[in-house]
Amino acid sequence: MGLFERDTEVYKDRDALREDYQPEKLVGRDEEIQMYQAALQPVINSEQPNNIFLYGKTGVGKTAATKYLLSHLEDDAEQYDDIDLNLIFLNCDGLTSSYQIATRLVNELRDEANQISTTGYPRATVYEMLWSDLDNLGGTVIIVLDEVDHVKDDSILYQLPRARANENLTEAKIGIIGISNDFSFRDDLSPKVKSSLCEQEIHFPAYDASNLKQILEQRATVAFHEGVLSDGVIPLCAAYGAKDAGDARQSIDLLMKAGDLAREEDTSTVTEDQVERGRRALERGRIEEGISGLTQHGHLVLYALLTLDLENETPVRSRDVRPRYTRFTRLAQRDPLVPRRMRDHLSELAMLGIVSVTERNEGRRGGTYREYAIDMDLSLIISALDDIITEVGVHDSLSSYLDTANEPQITGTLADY
Ligand SMILES: Nc1ncnc2c1ncn2[C@@H]1O[C@H](COP(=O)(O)OP(=O)(O)OP(=O)(O)O)[C@@H](O)[C@H]1O
Repeated sequence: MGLFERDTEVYKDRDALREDYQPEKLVGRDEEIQMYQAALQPVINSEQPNNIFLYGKTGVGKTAATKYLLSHLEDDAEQYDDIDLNLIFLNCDGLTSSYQIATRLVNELRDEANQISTTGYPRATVYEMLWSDLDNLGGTVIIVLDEVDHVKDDSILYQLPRARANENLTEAKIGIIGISNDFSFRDDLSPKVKSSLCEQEIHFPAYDASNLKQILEQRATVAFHEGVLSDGVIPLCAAYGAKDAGDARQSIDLLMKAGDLAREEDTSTVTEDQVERGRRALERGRIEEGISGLTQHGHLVLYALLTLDLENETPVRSRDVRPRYTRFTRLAQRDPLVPRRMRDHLSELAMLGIVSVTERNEGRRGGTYREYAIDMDLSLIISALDDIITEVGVHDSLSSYLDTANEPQITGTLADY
């Protein structure tokens, strides 16, 4: 027998749980899809398309709805001889300037032999190339700018939607679809950009548990063999998804993790216990990723707060974290940051969901202050801080915690993950 043997006990089609899978229908998004479809209707009428702006938190179906509707639009447009529809899909992650967006668009519109360099041209020249390439293509051009909030200067976001009004384009009719999960981006747009880019705004709200349940049921039918999922599995994945952020991606990932555990453990059904353990494993991955992305001072601040937490000193003010942070910094042979910068690290940890923040009032004389506490499984944080703990040394509070954690019932938990 070979080392690998095909196993199809649990999954019928595991790929249906992957990020790149495009579901045939989107469930629980009727209202948004209806608005979105109406906003795209001018394309089929061979009119100038609307500029559309979609916003909502991560994993709420903005990209999936866009791909779904544009693929229908493309198919349906084929029936009409007077529509020549071209779609350009650009993810702006990694493209931070208007210049980069413009050169990328020019290259999307050109064949291999005529690509331009991504540096070295004056911006106006690249815009000229863009207008002329768009006009050469002609017809209706829909440009999707996904994660548009990565673009830090708004020149292109003003120029593109207004290109025809400004007489830069005479042939092509273009429509921009901007997609963002950053609410402040939309609020911070200058009024002139907002009025052209956000002609039609569509908000995608977070999913609730019943939406997520529908989404997971639809996906599970494609991905798993019938009867493999225990009754509580989908409701549990949906409940966790709704509690976390109403994010469909997270719920689908959790269902896949539970399925993978069933496969690894060679069980014929996926159980709620596998969902629970899968959740911990995913959370661990997220925390490790979050912590490993921090600077060394971020690690030192977290280590200081962790030890205060182990001594039951939390919630604690930043000025009371400082002495320990300073000591740890010296032990790591660094200079401590000024108090404000140290506080910025605490805020960053709060943004990552590792630390909780409580605003407090100073009493009658006014003034508010913040208190911080660890808001995560300690064993996960300890393992993610491994390097800095080795460098600074094991604090007393941590060594007693580790001793206690070695008791059988906790060892079991640690060993599982
Ligand atoms: N209504 C839905 N029905 C079926 N699947 C959905 C639905 N909404 C989202 N999904 C699935 O959830 C995952 C995340 O959705 P999507 O990528 O569209 O989110 P998004 O809002 O664009 O998030 P981000 O802002 O992070 O890009 C995808 O796998 C998508 O297929």
